[in-house]
Amino acid sequence: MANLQSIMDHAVAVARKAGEVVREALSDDRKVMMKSSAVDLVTQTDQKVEQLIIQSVKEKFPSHRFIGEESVAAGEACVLTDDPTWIIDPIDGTTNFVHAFPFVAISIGFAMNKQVEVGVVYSCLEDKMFTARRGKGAFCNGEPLAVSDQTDIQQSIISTEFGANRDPEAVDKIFCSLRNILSLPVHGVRGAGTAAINMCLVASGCVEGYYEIGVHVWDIAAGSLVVSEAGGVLMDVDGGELDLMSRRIIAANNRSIAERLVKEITPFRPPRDDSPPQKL
Ligand SMILES: O=P([O-])([O-])O[C@@H]1[C@H](O)[C@H](O)[C@@H](O)[C@H](O)[C@H]1O
Ligand SMILES: [Mg+2]
Ligand SMILES: [Mg+2]
Repeated sequence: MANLQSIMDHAVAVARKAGEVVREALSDDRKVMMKSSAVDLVTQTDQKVEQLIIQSVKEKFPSHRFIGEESVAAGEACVLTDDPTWIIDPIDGTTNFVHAFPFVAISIGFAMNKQVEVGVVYSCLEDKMFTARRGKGAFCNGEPLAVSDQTDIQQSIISTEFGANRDPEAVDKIFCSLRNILSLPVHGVRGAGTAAINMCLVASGCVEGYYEIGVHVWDIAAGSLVVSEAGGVLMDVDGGELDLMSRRIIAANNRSIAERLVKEITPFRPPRDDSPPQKL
């Protein structure tokens, strides 16, 4: 049985180390490469940070498995089994990082029996360490977090992202949802440029709801536990149960805001994270 406190301690320590690497790299030349499209970016720092995290975890927990964004991009399988698994986004907000837009996170989730047990999101340019353990609350730099108690969506801030999908049909649906929500009206729509930080903003009580279609399991694994441990709710954009591999999420302060968002979102289904790779 894995000792969850030692896993949490290790995740925090390695996230901090990773944050230093990211901060240092901000002052260097950032060589940008493309992944699935011209707007899906990756840098050598993403790859270096993922290796740093995986190596350090392997030394301490040699039997654990990994799902890492850049390892999956390099061809590793993206499968969540019942085994202890670290789910890693080395830089969440790579586009922000490339432009020095100041919200960049290291996201580390730890799951057993397909359930996230530990979540660590380090917003490394703000130096905010968000942590959560299942059943033990959510914290930022050691201070307890609680979601907003707002139940009226018209008095709310909603955050979302456009993601990297530029398929015209998907873009139309994304704008349709955005138009509906903006016109409710809500107080405002925001987007930090990182799924993990958007979720931590929900957990912190300054954003009532975050939704996105197109995220990946490494974007949301850690943040989802931070939200639920801060008292929030998670669901699929159609109101069903959250499926970490489905690339769709609503994370909200409470059920009434989440269900109101469901009514306004035009859903679509990107290929699942655990779907077999397409043959060319
Ligand atoms: O690629 P990355 O910067 O790790 O992660 C992305 C960011 O979280 C972005 O805000 C969100 O819109 C995308 O869906 C994510 O994939
Ligand atoms: Mg990400
Ligand atoms: Mg990333």
